[in-house]
Amino acid sequence: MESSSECSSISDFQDSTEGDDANTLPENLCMREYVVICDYVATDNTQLSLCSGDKVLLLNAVSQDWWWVNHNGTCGYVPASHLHDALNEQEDTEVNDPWQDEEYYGSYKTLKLHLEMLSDVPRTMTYQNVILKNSSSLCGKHILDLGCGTGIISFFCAKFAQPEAVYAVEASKIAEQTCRLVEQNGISSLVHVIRQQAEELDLPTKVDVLVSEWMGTCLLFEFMLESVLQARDRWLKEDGVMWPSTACIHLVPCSAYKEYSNKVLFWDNPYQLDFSLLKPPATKEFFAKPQPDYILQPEDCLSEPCTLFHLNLKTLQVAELERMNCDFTFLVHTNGLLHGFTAWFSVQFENLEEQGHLELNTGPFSPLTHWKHTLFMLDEPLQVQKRDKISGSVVFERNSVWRRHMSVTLSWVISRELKMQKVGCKVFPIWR
Ligand SMILES: N=C(N)NCC[C@H]1O[C@@H](n2cnc3c(N)ncnc32)[C@H](O)[C@@H]1O
Repeated sequence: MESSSECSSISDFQDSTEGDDANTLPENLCMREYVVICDYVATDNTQLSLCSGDKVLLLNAVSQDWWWVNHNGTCGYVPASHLHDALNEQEDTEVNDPWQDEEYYGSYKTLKLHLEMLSDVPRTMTYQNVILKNSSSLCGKHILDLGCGTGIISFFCAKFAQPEAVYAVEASKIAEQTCRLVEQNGISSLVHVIRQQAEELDLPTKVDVLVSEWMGTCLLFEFMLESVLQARDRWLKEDGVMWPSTACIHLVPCSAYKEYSNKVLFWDNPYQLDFSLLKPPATKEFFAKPQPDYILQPEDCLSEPCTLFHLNLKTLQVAELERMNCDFTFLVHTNGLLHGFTAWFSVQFENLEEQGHLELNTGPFSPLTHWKHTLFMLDEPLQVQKRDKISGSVVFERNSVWRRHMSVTLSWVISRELKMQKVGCKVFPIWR
């Protein structure tokens, strides 16, 4: 059985460094201490397995993503995304907030991201429909709109329902504009804009409904969900409603020939010249991290998608977000090239007035949203054929230092007629 353990082209650098296995020390190296910020399990004999908190000496930053380090006398490669500069550790954690709040809220103080979100019709109309279809249930109720941005959901509540009060909470400077909008539209007796981080919120009463649009790349990036769950525990009545009520992450194996051709095959003969030695670094540069704005065409799916995680937002605990893992099995339904896997999310809103629920699905079979799709590219495409099985697992691991970031580890086995063909594994930081 041929097996190659793929770990984002580390083997591409094996022959380009003096270290030909995990114990040879290359020459002329500058020593600098780093802290391991999340566990790493080696996937081949050139790498080191390390635990969060281990200290290593950086010997050679062979690439942007893989570093050659010494840990207690043993050398090997580790992903740079798992290391943090220990020398500035004290300063960094003092100066750079692990939540990067200044940068994060700074990105929401201008209209750019709010225009993108408001221009997303499937997203915004789903929230409008939720308010519309539940308008009588909202009569006389207290509503918390967490991370309200320009206040669009609060406006829907005021326009289509008669709640007792809407608390529109927004931490970024955009809240100043939201206040003006509420004043100008004559709803300031109903909608109370509070410029505050939800974590420091003080409301006059608990609320009946907690509505929020908190979803990021791969659902979880930004981890605003932690703020939503904390606000739920502090401010939502026991029998209160969470909107969204549930959230799912979906995955499908796919072809992405155009992407692979444009980013890697391109180097075979640009202007009839052989630049093919640039294919390995191109693979590393373009595919070490996922593409968050990919648009997957339905015909590029190699099997039916699967639902990896189904989160109940009334009961989910913050601690569960640290590490989520799931096994998967796909039955390939067409011959083709497996270039990677694509992920997307869906959220469901319980309907208070009739059976069923409303759903916002950001996948390739639904109207396109501003989240688009997230493509995890393998380093090498793999030939698959109808009835092959692609089984494996995915691990979503939250970054233990940079709290808005995470990594996605995909492991796969391709089998044909019960015989294993290809095995692989790749870690994708989002984004640290
Ligand atoms: N991925 C998303 N939907 N991001 C929308 C985030 C919106 O919520 C705001 N926001 C995020 N976290 C918080 C928080 N803990 N408290 C208040 N506002 C927040 C943020 O400023 C932006 O306007």
